[in-house]
Amino acid sequence: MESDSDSDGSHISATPPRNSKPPTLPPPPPPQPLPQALSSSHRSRTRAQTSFGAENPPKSLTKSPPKPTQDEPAPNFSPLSTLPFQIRRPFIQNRPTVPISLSIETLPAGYFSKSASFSKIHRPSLNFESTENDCGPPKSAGANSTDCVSQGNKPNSFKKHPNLIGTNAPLPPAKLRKCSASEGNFVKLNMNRSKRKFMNKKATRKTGYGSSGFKSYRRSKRKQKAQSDADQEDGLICEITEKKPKRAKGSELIEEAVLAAQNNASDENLVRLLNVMYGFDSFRDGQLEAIKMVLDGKSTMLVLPTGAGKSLCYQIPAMLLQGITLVVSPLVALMIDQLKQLPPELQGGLLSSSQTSQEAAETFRLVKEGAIKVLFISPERFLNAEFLSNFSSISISLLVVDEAHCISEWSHNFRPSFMRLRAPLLRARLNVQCFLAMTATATSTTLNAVMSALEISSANLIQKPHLRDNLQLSVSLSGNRMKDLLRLIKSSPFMEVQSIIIYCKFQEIGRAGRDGRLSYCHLFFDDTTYYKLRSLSHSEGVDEYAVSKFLCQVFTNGKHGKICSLIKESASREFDMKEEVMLTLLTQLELGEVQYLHLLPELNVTCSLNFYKTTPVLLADKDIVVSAILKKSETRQGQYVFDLPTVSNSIGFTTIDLLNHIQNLKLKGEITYEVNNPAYCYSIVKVPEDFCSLSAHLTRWLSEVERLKVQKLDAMFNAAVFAVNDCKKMQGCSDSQHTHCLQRKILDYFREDGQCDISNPMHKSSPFLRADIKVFLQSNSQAKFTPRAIARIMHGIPSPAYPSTTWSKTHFWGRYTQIDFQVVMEAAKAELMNFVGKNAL
Ligand SMILES: Nc1ncnc2c1ncn2[C@@H]1O[C@H](COP(=O)(O)OP(=O)(O)OP(=O)(O)O)[C@@H](O)[C@H]1O
Repeated sequence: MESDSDSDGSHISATPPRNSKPPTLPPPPPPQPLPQALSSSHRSRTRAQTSFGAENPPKSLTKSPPKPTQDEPAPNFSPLSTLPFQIRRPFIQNRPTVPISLSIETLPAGYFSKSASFSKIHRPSLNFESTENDCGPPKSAGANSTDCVSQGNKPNSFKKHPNLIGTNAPLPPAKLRKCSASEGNFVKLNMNRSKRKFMNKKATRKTGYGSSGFKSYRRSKRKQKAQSDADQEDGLICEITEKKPKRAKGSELIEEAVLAAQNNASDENLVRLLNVMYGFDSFRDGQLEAIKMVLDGKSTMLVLPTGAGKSLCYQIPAMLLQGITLVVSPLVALMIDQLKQLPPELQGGLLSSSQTSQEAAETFRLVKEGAIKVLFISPERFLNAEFLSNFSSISISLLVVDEAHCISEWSHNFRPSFMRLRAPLLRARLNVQCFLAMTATATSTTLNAVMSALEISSANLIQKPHLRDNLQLSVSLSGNRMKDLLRLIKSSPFMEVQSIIIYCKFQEIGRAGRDGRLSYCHLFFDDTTYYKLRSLSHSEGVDEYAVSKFLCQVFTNGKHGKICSLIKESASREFDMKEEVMLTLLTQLELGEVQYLHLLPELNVTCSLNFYKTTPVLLADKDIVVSAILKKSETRQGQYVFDLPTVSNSIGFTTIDLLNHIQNLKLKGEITYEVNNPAYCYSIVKVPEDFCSLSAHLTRWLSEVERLKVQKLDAMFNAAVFAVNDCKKMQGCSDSQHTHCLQRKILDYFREDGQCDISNPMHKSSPFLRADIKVFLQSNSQAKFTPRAIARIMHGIPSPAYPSTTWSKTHFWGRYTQIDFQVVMEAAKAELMNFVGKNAL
């Protein structure tokens, strides 16, 4: 067996063999849920959502798992592992055919997860032959034609959507536009083409907003017409026709509705605007309240469930307010998704790291011209001094923080760069006066943290129930997930539904039923998956030892004002810390109670340079930068290799100025160069006086974050166990259907903020643990370990310094996933002390 034949001699184990299974477990998958969509063949418009766990059958943590019956028919599918992510059956009922891969562009809006992984999925080109089937059942089956706007449309019947990324993305015909559920599904991730798109958008610009905005719009229309006539004479009619804005039928109505709402943001005027712009008759719960609050200039916290229509709460104010609306989003995929969902009347743009500097400059130009009303940006932008200075002359009416829970370290999805979103900072740097924070899920601690960061008064909290009543929740223990899944999708109600999304790990019933229709969500759970997820919850934890080492490095040779850098990859290995954790620590050092440093944009800091025209020495005589490079670099294979911050510091340049200078030398043909080694850059503001207490403080903080993560998982596991084992099946619960009790448990969790009594099903000890750790240490005496590193190996968690490629070969890899991580750490600590003590003798 592979695990036993490794070279570390660790086959000598105190642990009895684990059943008949090989002892090694594959390393856990990276924490990136891969959405998979199965679309079935029924005419019903309901949706279903399932989640299932690891392939291994559960052990005995939960009571009486259902055993698969012997005579269960073997599934007549080819092995699922060989299937594409999306499997589509035709709409002919009960007649499966060979699965064909489904173009993402044809999926309904609800299919798009806010996961970056979607952006990586290869999207085959639109297959118009099969589009009709993709779009759902014929109208007679109860489907409204607007449910599937692309149905029956030939490619040349599409017009371009002004807010799409890329120029080739089609938009359904205007008369069907109001069905926004589908119109947002056409995404091109060709960022390089955005320039052309924006140039088109400039030509199609309609709103400067404010009443004068509309006058200038009409003036510009007249100009455009005149220009168009002139160009026609010049024989340019084809090109102009292509770029000419196509005013939607109702645009006059929209203009009137905007003006009316600008003059008086009454309920009636806002509903009218909603109706003419989106085609909806009424606002959903919470929307009108939020819109009015924002229009009133009040910073607002909006908590609405997924799919409840939060986007509209900034889109309508963006239409009505004079200045620009900035929307901060955590993922580029999410920004693109939101950009394409803007109504055509609302001009949008985005700034992302994947754009070239020319593209970003072009976007800024449009922003300055007022041609962009909504700009999507990532939180990392706020590190960029150039970005901030670009906004000095721009009036920002509203700053929206989407997925605002990312601001709080106590949330399920904390992002260090979101910590930068603090009202005082944003007011000082961007003169933002009004904030709208939006999230679907947040415990009260998270909400408090977000509201305090953005200085949102508790009176301005709009919060609607987290759970939607169109989701029917069921849960069952899974013995064999593939078999169980096949059995489930062949049973009622799943066999009748139109589409199924399968999530393999968590975070995802919110994706279902975003259109308000009944959706079924089923959770397959088993203790093996639970153990794996629980182990993974510890993957970002750190010890005080590592934190103090990290702090020493951060402040080594640091002098006030000097630019310093930490190369991400090597530092991550050295301190055995994930890059995100290092960034969290650095951000905390900047934004915590005392400001120790000032973070700068990330940079590739190692520069390798070749001289071409003039000899280096001659050039150095004329050029202070070259002179500094010669002093600070080492030559490797004829190249001058140096650290950018080091050279910057020596001549008092910023790294950006230095890079610009080098780039100019390149343009003159003097040099070629390349940069690598992405690094966190910062300048030191203050060196800490007491490293020990600072590292203890930071470690306590990170440990609490880790503890809450684990607690959340336990709470959800307990809810599932309760439903399966203890639910008295009253108030609507029956068989595996547990909507009522699961909803109650989930709400309890959010209300009580995870402080409710959560039992921990992990084992607290094992008679073999200490002995196994001892053997492991003896057989790996050449390596250095911390208690956490050992516990991670015993839990099968890879880390930067102990990657799975090397350490999963050990016999002990993932062997103790069922024992509480802290217990394993304690045992490791004791054994390490023994080991070190003996070796010291
Ligand atoms: N008042 C309304 N009436 C009918 N449909 C609406 C209304 N407001 C929004 N919608 C529709 O609801 C759907 C979900 O809206 P949206 O994407 O804004 O939800 P969300 O709350 O931002 O969800 P998430 O948290 O997942 O981002 C969209 O198709 C949108 O057009």
